[in-house]
Amino acid sequence: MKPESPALLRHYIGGEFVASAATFDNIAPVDGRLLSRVSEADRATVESAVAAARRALSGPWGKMSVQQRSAMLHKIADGIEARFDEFVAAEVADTGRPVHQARSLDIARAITNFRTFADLAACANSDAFEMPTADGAGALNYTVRKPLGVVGIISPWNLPLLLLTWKVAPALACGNAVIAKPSEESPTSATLLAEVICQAGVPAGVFNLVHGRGADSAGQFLTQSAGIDALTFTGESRTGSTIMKAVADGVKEVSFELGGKNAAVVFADADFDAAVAGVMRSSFTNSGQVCLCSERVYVHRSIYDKFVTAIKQKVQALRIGFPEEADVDMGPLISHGHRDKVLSYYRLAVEEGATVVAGGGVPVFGDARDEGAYVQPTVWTGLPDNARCNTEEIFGPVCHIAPFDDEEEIIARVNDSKYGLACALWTTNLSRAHRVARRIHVGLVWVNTWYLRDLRTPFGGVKLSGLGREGGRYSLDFYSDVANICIKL
Ligand SMILES: NC(=O)C1=CN([C@@H]2O[C@H](COP(=O)(O)OP(=O)(O)OC[C@H]3O[C@@H](n4cnc5c(N)ncnc54)[C@H](O)[C@@H]3O)[C@@H](O)[C@H]2O)C=CC1
Ligand SMILES: O=C(O)/C=C/C=C(\O)C(=O)O
Repeated sequence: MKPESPALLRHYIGGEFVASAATFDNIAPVDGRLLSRVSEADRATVESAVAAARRALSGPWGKMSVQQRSAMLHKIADGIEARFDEFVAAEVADTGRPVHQARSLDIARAITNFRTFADLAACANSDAFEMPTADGAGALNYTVRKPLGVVGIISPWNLPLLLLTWKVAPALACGNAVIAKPSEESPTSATLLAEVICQAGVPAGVFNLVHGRGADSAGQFLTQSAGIDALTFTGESRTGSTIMKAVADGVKEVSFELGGKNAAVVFADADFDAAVAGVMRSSFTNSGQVCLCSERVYVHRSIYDKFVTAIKQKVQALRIGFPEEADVDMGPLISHGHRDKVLSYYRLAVEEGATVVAGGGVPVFGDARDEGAYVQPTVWTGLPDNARCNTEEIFGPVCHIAPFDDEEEIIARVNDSKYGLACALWTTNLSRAHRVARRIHVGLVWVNTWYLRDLRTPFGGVKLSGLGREGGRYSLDFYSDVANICIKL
């Protein structure tokens, strides 16, 4: 029997699905099979999307009230809900993650992103400032929010729909028109989103989707377009720096969520079992492919040996498998290319003198998964803090565990990083939690938990981990131009 041709994923521009002559392959990380061919946008295609977005701003979209836009965002959320299983299947096929994770985290959060920003935008207030004047009559200042205009959105593959909608939802809520460029590694859920947005009745050109790679492809063309007003990006720090240079001449607004080399710190007074469970989550969730994951774990010397033993046992018990297995803990990495990078660190760690406590290689299954991009979850000890494996973002299921002796020492060691995204502290001492949390130089500190998200809170990093904050009103601020109106009374 002739095999069915793989699907062709198309761009969505000006309300139409359009294909390009050039395509690239979308490969399943579970077993290396071809999932689809994906249209690759050239510069002209990207410019046509930018032009469609510009036109949309002066069409019906530009005249809608925030309440009408908010209702439209809820319709998009309804549309994702109605096709929930298709979205789950798309995310699972592109990334190989466990189905239970795609259901409870990725797709559920995409829906929440739309509903949250629909409600926040509809309830947003403006500021007013009364001021005295020499004549005694005074003046009144008040602020108004306007859309930024045309916003370029470039998103990564690690939480594809979650991170794309984290930007699309507030951008639309604030009245902008967008061009979204999802990662070439995970194009499918974004294409489904375009279908849902089309069916929800969002006017043509308000949401545009272009597929392609980064350098010398759709990503770079989007950043170089004179027609965009702002660019928001999640991905690697080096890419953020390249994008910043690309938009510098036009002095475009940017918002960057970049990499991390995050620490987890377990104090002697921590609830031991909760800390072990928490570090297992923070180091191995999504095969370590979350910018918030802890790759550096510091444990107080008095409980260090016991902690390493407990983590070793838990890591060796992790179930690596097919996404559909109900009890699977970990899927593959996103691609063979990314696996090569992670495995290069597995080798480097040994060269740098690490003790491999668990993992360190590639699992052998004896089935189709051997063609996939799996690695073993891995734990190291014995490296100095300045080893490359302790300073560079690996983005895999791996952590290094080191002992520490006192509070001042550990604050200094955690802060000694070119990154500054997130940190998890494990302690039952409330004073210590407050004292240490505010001295860690990162954008996000969790105490006795990890990756607990309230979407109203500011999200982002310092140093190489990013620029600006998104979340709640911080997103509304980024995706709006705030103008002040001063009236002399
Ligand atoms: N959230 C995070 O912190 C993430 C970090 N990474 C890290 O980055 C490494 C490389 O993974 P990639 O997928 O290549 O990340 P990346 O940062 O290069 O890609 C993310 C997005 O940026 C686009 N892009 C890449 N180069 C571009 C350019 N010059 N101009 C405009 N857009 C561009 C890509 O097409 C993709 O949509 C990973 O090994 C991982 O360590 C990857 C994904 C997310
Ligand atoms: O917003 C979230 O819940 C998750 C954010 C994760 C990233 O930004 C990342 O992994 O890049």
